[in-house]
Amino acid sequence: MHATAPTPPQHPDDGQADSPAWQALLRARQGGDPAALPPGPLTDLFAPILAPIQAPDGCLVLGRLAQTLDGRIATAGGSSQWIGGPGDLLHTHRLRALCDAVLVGAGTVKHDDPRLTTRDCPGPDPVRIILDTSRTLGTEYRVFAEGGPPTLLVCAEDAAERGLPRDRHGAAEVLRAPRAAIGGLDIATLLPKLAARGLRRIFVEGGGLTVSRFLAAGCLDRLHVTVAPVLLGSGIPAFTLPEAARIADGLRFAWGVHRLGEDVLFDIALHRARPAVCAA
Ligand SMILES: Nc1c(N[C@@H]2O[C@H](COP(=O)(O)O)[C@@H](O)[C@H]2O)[nH]c(=O)[nH]c1=O
Repeated sequence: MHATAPTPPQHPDDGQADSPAWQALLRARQGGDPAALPPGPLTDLFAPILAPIQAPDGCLVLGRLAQTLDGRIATAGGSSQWIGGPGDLLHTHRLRALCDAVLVGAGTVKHDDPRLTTRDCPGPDPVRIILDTSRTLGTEYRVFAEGGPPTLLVCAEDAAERGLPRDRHGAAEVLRAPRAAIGGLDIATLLPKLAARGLRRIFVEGGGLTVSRFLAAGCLDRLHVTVAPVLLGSGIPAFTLPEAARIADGLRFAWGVHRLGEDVLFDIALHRARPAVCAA
């Protein structure tokens, strides 16, 4: 007789959108003591996001991507729904519920016209932040419509107004930040502005360029990368950084591994590390 190997858990919360462990996390988010969370896989995964904020800019920033086994987040044409399975989507909605703000780049709005609200689990909607350096987006996207959660469009100080009001973009408020030398906005300058508005836990949901810019700026505390059992062979890459000459130039880190149904989630403690190839 062979001893039966224990089955690895398929999901930190059995794929249930609601549970006592999830409710305890929501209470901790509302000001409860994160140290009093019940022990368990859901707490292991999410408690670090609710931990006291260490960075002097006042923010805790979590980057996130769902990618194929070959590191693609979308087809070349931008189709990305869905790379991950239902457990991965539930995870995204949980991160929205636990963070003060969800942040995406203009490319994600153009390709997906997302809502960025919390719908797959109980919990509040985050404030939505759209980074659109040159203010190229029109106001027709769903995030800029009346009636949704508060939304900020962040653009460069010198971005042209193109006939729109200087401080409103549809229903969104316009916030301005300096440009970064490497392209995009100066994220290190933006974060204290967000903290000053009470937006301290920032969920950078995508896309690849936006998450990469936060990484290059040394502005990510954690990174959640879902890898789905899919090969695309081409398409939009997850991460884009300056070229590394040697393996030793890559960024190494500690990670925890969680199953999300068929997908695997890597929970990476980056602690604001900056890849050597991005050294200032
Ligand atoms: N492709 C992909 C995700 N993509 C994210 O989901 C957004 C759509 O949000 P909404 O319109 O609010 O449902 C999209 O713009 C992008 O930020 N999320 C995931 O959990 N898994 C996935 O495979």
